[in-house]
Amino acid sequence: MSLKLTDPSLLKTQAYIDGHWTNADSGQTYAVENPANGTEVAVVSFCGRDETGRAIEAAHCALRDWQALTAKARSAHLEAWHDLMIAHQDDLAKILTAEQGKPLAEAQGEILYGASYIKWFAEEAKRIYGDTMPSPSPDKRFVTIKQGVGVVACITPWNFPNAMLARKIAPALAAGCTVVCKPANQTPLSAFAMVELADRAGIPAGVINIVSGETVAIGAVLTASLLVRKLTFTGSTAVGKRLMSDCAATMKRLSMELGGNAPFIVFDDADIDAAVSGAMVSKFRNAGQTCVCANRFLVQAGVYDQFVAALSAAMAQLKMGSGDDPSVTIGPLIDGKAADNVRALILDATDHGATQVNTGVKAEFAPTYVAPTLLTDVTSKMRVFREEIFGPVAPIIRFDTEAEAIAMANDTEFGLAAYFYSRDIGRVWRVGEGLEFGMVGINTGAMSNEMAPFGGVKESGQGREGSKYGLDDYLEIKSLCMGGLDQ
Ligand SMILES: NC(=O)C1=CN([C@@H]2O[C@H](COP(=O)(O)OP(=O)(O)OC[C@H]3O[C@@H](n4cnc5c(N)ncnc54)[C@H](O)[C@@H]3O)[C@@H](O)[C@H]2O)C=CC1
Ligand SMILES: O=C(O)[C@H](O)CS(=O)(=O)O
Repeated sequence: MSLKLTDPSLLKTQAYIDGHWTNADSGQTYAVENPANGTEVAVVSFCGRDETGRAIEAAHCALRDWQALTAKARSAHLEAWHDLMIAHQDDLAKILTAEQGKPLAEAQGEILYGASYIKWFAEEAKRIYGDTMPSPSPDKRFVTIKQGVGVVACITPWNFPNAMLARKIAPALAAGCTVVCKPANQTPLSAFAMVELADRAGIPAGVINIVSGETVAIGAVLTASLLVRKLTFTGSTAVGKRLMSDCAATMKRLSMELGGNAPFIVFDDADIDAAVSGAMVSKFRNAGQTCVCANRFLVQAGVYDQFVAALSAAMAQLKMGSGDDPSVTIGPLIDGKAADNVRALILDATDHGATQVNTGVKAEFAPTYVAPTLLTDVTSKMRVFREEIFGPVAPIIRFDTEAEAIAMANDTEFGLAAYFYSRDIGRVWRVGEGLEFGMVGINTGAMSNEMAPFGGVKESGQGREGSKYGLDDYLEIKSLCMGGLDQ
């Protein structure tokens, strides 16, 4: 089934290097499939080392002129790009759902979320301030200026192919950097469409470049290049560690948004209805394929049965199916391998004593679908307690005391997002300060937005995206010392 777009020219399938859409040197291509039904959405150029090298050269050549623009001029380019993203949001959402699978309403939300980062950094571009400072010697004066780090490599995942790329390109360009992007091979079309709109917004050739195809080879060229001064990566912790290691030889600046294992704690004093609503948003957004999804539900004994019953009833309302059906609220996982991984996690839990309370709807479009599943009697010995599920599975663990809940929540190498529900102000502060995570949702299951810093601690990564801190990762502070004032 071909995509019905208002503007079919947004469906780009090639690399974009130095302002030109181009096939792979080898002529090789690969197919992008719709995870809802396995049909082919498009055939895309399969690029490798040589194309990546040219993209880096193009970004390097474009850097001086882009840096020389005033902040106001760079801001205007980002504003124009934002406006085109908004004008074409329906087509962008259709492309996203076709290649990633999420329900259309979620895809539309992602397009607006991605555009909000472009808008935010169009504004922040004009607020990159330096300092003047008291001089320790009468013949000298000191000031600082901030300048873009240079050419930035941006590698993004398949689960939010629009928003994750916008969250990297926007601050990079605002800071005066140029970029070479590599989207996930499962979802390149959303990225290509965004870059087409950037081209239409008048962002000069070479400022944004994008290649997809031979993943490891492309990564190797990006990490080894001396011209690439920074790598920003969103994806799994395993790949993040490898990229971090590969970047060490050229001492690159790094931003890492990696995996998570979010606890969702429900205390006896919680508003249970609110907790269930928050649980549904946090757990089942994108069919559970987000790095900030609730991964472990820790429920205090006094409300355990009430919460399980209410969550089970809410899950039964989910309608599973193809994302382009407006009545559908939960779509497929990205591919059959991902679905098999989730099914294996469920089996491990039940093999070790967990009870599968809610088998959800029987999906008729196997192999990429996993029915929303509730597991009770879960313990820390099971894989679902320790591993990022990345699917619509809600493991419930009972606890007795606040101290036990905090200890269990922190018992993970990850530290991205955490959530808890309580109406006791003293507990809110104790638990908020005691959780070892970069972001904590209190009485809410949704906290991601462009104005708050997004990022993790421990093995969930380093750096922050969005917010007033989001530009820091793309800037170098230069100290200027003016001497000879006594002559
Ligand atoms: N912290 C955050 O904001 C986010 C974290 N994630 C994490 O990402 C994972 C799921 O996304 P995936 O795309 O499957 O992750 P992944 O780590 O397999 O892939 C992410 C990106 O890295 C690329 N990649 C993989 N190996 C590479 C290599 N050797 N060199 C260069 N590029 C390479 C992939 O092609 C893709 O573009 C989950 O663990 C999830 O938690 C995903 C989204 C957001
Ligand atoms: O890729 C992800 O999982 C996103 O970072 C989650 S969010 O920013 O959409 O909350």
